[in-house]
Amino acid sequence: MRYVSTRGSAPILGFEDVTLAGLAADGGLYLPEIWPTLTRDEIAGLAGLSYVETAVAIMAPFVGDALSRTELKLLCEAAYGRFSHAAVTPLTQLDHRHWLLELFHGPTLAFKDVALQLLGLLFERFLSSRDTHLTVIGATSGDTGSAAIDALAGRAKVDIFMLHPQGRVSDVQRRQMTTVLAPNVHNIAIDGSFDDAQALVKAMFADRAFAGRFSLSAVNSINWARLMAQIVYYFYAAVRLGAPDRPVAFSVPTGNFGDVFAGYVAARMGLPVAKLIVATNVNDILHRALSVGDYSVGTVTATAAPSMDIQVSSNFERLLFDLHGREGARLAASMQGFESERKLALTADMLSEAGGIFASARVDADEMALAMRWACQNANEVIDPHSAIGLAAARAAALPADVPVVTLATAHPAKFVEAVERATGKRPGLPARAAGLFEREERYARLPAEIGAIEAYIAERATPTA
Ligand SMILES: Cc1ncc(COP(=O)(O)O)c(C=O)c1O
Ligand SMILES: N[C@@H](CCOP(=O)(O)O)C(=O)O
Repeated sequence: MRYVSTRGSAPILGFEDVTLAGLAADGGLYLPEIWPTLTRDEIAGLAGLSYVETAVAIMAPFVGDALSRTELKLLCEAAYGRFSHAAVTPLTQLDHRHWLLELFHGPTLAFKDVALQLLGLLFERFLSSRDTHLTVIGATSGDTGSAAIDALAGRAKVDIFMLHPQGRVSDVQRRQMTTVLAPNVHNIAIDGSFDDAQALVKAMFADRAFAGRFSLSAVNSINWARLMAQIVYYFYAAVRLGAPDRPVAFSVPTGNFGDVFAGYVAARMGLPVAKLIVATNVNDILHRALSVGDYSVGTVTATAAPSMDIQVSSNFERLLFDLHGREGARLAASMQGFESERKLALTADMLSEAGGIFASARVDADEMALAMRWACQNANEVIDPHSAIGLAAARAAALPADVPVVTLATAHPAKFVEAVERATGKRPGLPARAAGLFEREERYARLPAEIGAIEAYIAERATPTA
């Protein structure tokens, strides 16, 4: 499989290089040159497979000859062996048509573990035959950071520098990052928002001298391998609910547009997806973009679903690439306009093409709390604020009555205990795998959201390229 940049002028890479590169050299994001497809029979054949077997079947075409099927299976067994549920991503029924896809059974209690446990192993495998030391830089609103740190702590040939917005992540999220004291883990709290952190990461990639000096790589969903691993659970859930004979809709709490883009790829691969519902909180740029074509950046509002307090959604560029006819030069011009104007208008044609698969909804604080209470009272399920945003959008969606609707439950409720207690009166406890979190020592640096300060901090601690 060959990978092309959304902006059309970076080198075309294979899977191994694309995994290690993270962001493309032209500032774009890598995508497969063509979407691999599965026939109806191949999709039907996924029924009854374990999660690991499904993962191998779905990811093999993307991995190509970078790994043998046996190697890929071994890595998946190691990655998903750390999950606390035998099904890895189990489905829970809420009522006659609503389901939750529980994605929080990994080590750090959020869906990010599904991809990052595998990505950590892929880095290790690909670096084992190279004389390269990787400097991973990342931005987090809480969950990517903890999952990436868990996946990379103590690994040889990798340092990780993770930027989070000071005071804007939950206590559990912060401690999951800052109490990991492995020497290759470096946490930085910046004075700014997640968008500022993400912009700093992209600026460091764009600083070619810095990027070359330290072999930069990414663990955010700008890294293609992240999304690849997330495609798997759409297939896994849908075949359990009757695909390919019965289409399934998914409601996805969305921030950086990575998780829902993985669902889009599943649909492009042939999975019968009735609709992908893009559920945002009041930071609603994606809802505005998909409903009226207004992709314009507003100010970030802090909410009880902080992991989605995002305005500039990295992966929306991947959808825009398809909506621009996969013409990199055309998209590069649009993205340049977006970067200077902070806005981009989707044409009527683009809106109608996107509307074929996507619906969207903006869910405010009251609607979110109501969805948490509904899940509690009607299905005895305590859900987190992000999953509640997905569920509120799912319950409001206009869909044929016979279509099952799966809400992606993206985090364990104990990660956001105050918000859950406020809405439901219940105080979920941390599962055993997170025991002792509040007794451990924390370590992190606090820096201004300025590229000079961040680069200087990293340069003092990272290993330069030989
Ligand atoms: C718990 C949780 N739910 C939903 C999201 C949104 O996912 P995405 O950024 O892939 O849209 C995130 C992070 O972004 C998250 O941490
Ligand atoms: N919610 C995310 C934001 C970063 O998203 P990513 O999927 O691009 O890594 C987080 O928890 O950090």
